[in-house]
Amino acid sequence: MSDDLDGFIAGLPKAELHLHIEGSLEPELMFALASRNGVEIPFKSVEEVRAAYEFSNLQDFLDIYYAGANVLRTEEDFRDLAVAYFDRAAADGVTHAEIFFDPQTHTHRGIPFGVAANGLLAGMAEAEAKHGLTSKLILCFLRHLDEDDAFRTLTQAQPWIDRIAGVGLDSSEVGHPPSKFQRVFDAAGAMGLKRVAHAGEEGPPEYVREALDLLHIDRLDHGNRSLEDPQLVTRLARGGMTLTVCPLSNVKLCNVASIDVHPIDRMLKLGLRATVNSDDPAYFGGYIGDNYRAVARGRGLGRDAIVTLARNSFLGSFLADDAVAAHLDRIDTYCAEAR
Ligand SMILES: Nc1ncnc2[nH]cnc12
Ligand SMILES: [Zn+2]
Repeated sequence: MSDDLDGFIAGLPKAELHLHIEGSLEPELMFALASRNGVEIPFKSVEEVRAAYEFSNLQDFLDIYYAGANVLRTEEDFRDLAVAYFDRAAADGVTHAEIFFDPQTHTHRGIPFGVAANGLLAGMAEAEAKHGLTSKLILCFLRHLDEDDAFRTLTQAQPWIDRIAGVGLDSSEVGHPPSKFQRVFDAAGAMGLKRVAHAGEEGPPEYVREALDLLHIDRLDHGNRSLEDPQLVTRLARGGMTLTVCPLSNVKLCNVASIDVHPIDRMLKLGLRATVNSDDPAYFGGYIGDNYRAVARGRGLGRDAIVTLARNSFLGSFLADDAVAAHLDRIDTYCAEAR
């Protein structure tokens, strides 16, 4: 029995669908890996790193995020990174996660694709054995790089393709519309991969339309600026498109003025299948539980809305139908016992 919403949120089974594993690199692990690998970092202390995490837009953040990833060198580093994330996620009631990684961030520094992929897959297997937490891996293309580079990355991924659930599109949005990646997304689709894309985080509603019409996305990452276009909202709602919304990220990157005015409840009222996720928890001040608690408090959400968000996370996952049903049953059981 739990009357307090924080406790209810912590125990509620949930999926995380928008998590950049490189964005879960906590300063403590950054220092440990820097020392293990003999890599210099431009900070003297963990406190100094955290103090640098003040961003006025996406690019401010990305510059620091790509620099931080430089300490990741070996399979063991990627495994440790993943295990640390899954331990935090499991403590937050996450029972399934679909995580992004940015292979080009590593291959461009001479770290082979397989070092990142093998390390992350090892961490994923460990999380399942340790916590019963299942996961899938999504390869993101960096949209500030060109189409050829994305194609090269898809080629490098071939030996691991049966262990990769889908492709995504991230990094600097404005000026790099989805249309730039239409052909590589077509190729990924032909390989049977799922397709997701960041769109409408900073970019206009038109980018969301392109992601739908040209990239044929199965899920929309962020999507906030869709709200500026009522016809687009209707289309997304009628099509049952899942939006992976990241409330603390939106505030930290100044896309939403404060958590008190976050549109998560408006999205639900408009019939959008919105979910709550952490994006880059080490940089944005919170993991998935913190995001749920922030919107619960900031927007006055009650248990019903919280449960809808958790149900949406499984409905929007790439799990098979029977696995989705099993997760939803677990939510029902949890709610009945918490009443
Ligand atoms: N919020 C975000 N938007 C775009 N690219 C990202 N890479 C990591 N986090 C991101
Ligand atoms: Zn993201």
